[in-house]
Amino acid sequence: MTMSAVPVAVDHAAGKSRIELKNVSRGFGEEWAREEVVQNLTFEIKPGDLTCIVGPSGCGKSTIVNLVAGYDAPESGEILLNGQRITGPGKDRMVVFQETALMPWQTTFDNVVFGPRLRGEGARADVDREAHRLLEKVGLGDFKKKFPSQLSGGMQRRAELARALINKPLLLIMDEPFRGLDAMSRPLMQEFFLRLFEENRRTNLFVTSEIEEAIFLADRLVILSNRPAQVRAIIEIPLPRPRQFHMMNSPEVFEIKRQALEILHDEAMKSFGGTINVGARHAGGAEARP
Ligand SMILES: Nc1ncnc2c1ncn2[C@@H]1O[C@H](COP(=O)(O)OP(=O)(O)OP(=O)(O)O)[C@@H](O)[C@H]1O
Repeated sequence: MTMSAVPVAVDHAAGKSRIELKNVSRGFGEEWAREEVVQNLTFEIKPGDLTCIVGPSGCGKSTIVNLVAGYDAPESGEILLNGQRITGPGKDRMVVFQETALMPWQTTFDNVVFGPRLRGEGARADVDREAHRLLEKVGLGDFKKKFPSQLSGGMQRRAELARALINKPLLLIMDEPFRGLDAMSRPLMQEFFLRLFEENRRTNLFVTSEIEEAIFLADRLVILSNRPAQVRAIIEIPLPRPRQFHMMNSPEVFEIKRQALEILHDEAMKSFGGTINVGARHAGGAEARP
């Protein structure tokens, strides 16, 4: 899968936004059965960075996505976008989920133009032109009139990307977007998405449970604890861009993977009430490709 050489539209929003989570906490349930899910979470997403959140299953990653997207609100603490408190959803933050959110009764093209048309934004011809450009860009130029059910899993994710990008969001939020793709499609999508990101460095919050995917994509990893989610470690990824798969074979990647797996394993074991140190073994046995 190669990315088509469609010109980059001027997008002044890309790469200029900073997100700050300050002592964010969120729990659920009545007092007698209360569950703290996110607790005093503090970290920053720098402008133009791809920040990956990694954490044990069920630790609260999607809860964080909902808070940053504004679908939910913190009980205490605050989330700032370029210094402004986030108080609800907005088209400045677009989310791509693991399940397809494409409307099955609309063509790929109509799905992409849906948001701007609904809001009555821009001249219709301009919106249509941008949708055509984005669909070419994500390699779906020949699939504009197809319905979502006629697209493969990877194509659906690319259509979702186009649907998010037409809004020129300040922040693109991706919640395990490649989960469920087959073993062939997933690395292709990772590479495809990287090229898209590296073109204009739109600030990105990416959630994944795959450590190799996180290292391959990210500028920094935010590693979370077991529930309630707190920051256990922040690891900078020193790999140059554009990223290539062969970079994943370097000793420094091996060391990052070992550190991250050790922390994740420790955290995951807390829910089982024990610890066994297998982080290093996992890192050694992992495939070279994410
Ligand atoms: N609206 C809600 N009401 C009650 N409990 C909730 C709500 N949203 C999330 N939770 C609880 O918060 C916890 C964390 O869920 P969340 O989906 O954020 O974790 P996750 O890390 O994304 O999980 P996974 O790795 O399985 O995708 C779960 O125990 C879930 O039941």
